[in-house]
Amino acid sequence: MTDHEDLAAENRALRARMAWMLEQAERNHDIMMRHQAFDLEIVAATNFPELIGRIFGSLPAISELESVTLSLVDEGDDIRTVMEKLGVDFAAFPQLLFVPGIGQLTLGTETKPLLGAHDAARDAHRFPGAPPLQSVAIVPLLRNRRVIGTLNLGSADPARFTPSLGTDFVEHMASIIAICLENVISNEMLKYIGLTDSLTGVFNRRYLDRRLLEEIARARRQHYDLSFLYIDIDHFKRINDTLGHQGGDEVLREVASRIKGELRVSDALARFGGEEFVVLLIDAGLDSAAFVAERIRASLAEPMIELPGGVKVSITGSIGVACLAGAEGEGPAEAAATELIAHADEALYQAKAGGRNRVVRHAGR
Ligand SMILES: Nc1nc2c(ncn2[C@@H]2O[C@H](COP(=O)(O)OP(=O)(O)OP(=O)(O)O)[C@@H](O)[C@H]2O)c(=O)[nH]1
Repeated sequence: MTDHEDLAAENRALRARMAWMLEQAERNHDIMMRHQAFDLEIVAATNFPELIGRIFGSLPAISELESVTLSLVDEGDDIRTVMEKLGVDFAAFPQLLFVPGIGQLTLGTETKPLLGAHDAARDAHRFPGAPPLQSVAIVPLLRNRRVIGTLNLGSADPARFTPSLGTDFVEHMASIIAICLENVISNEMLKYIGLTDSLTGVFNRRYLDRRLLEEIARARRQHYDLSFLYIDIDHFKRINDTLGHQGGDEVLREVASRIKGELRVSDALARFGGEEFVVLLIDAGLDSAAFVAERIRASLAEPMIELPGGVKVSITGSIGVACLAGAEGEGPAEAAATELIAHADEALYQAKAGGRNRVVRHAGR
């Protein structure tokens, strides 16, 4: 081979190498851009389901992974309970897993990612329903050096995650996810606190007023009935006078729980203040609402309530029932809401006047 031919071969090899490097650089750039877009997408999520939906919706595709799941530490089931109360449908996110404590993450106190071959005994529970996986990365989600969960990445490629691989990239990804998670979870918790009654744990008036407007709009669109129960404990002042305010508070908690026991999950129970509770019954006409009200009345009146310290007390409640028939669809929802509440209040007044411990239906317009 002549010098000239040597040079030409070397040149070709160099060009091929350059082309390959360029291709790699472009690919890396592309991956970086996709991840940057992902970061922006999740940072902009304003609530829990939106964030979770974006993580599971985008991450497997942009990272080219067969499975992405999250394990979240949820001591005392607080996160789950609050999210469920706020209407989050966990069935939509089978990749979201809750564990009762850090111990169940099987990372021990380790705060570094674990990369390597998929180990069915160790990893199966982290990747429910995933296709066969060959390698995994279990990346701790850290907030203020506290492990709040793990980001679990599963690949069908055995070379994708190996113990010798650098972890900067996955750690960066996990840190952004952890910040976003903590942020939306505390926002949702605040939202929950603002919408619930701290004494009884049921919704408060602010929630019910808002929900009522939404439900009226929906009931009008879909032509179904909405009913409203106004419940007031009889002679509650006497209960407070004999048992003290704390005893009265216990009774209120028990009342909330008994009313709740008679309702469907779609119904909304709120404490309107003092010893007044209201219930919004979805898709229930006057007859079914009066039937539910009668069940609530009976449940309040029946067995005695045993308070801490062994004191027993019996109570009764009066209930006013009003209905907004589905076809009634004129005017602003606010006016319809005010009228519905006023009708239930009038019926409650009649129940009190008629001797208490009874259900009275509002006669209609
Ligand atoms: N323990 C406790 N008592 C409360 C709370 N909010 C209001 N109350 C009391 O509830 C009582 C309400 O009394 P009233 O509105 O006069 O009515 P009542 O004694 O229930 O009599 P009727 O409704 O006419 O049967 C008052 O004694 C209030 O102090 C609370 O959060 N905790």
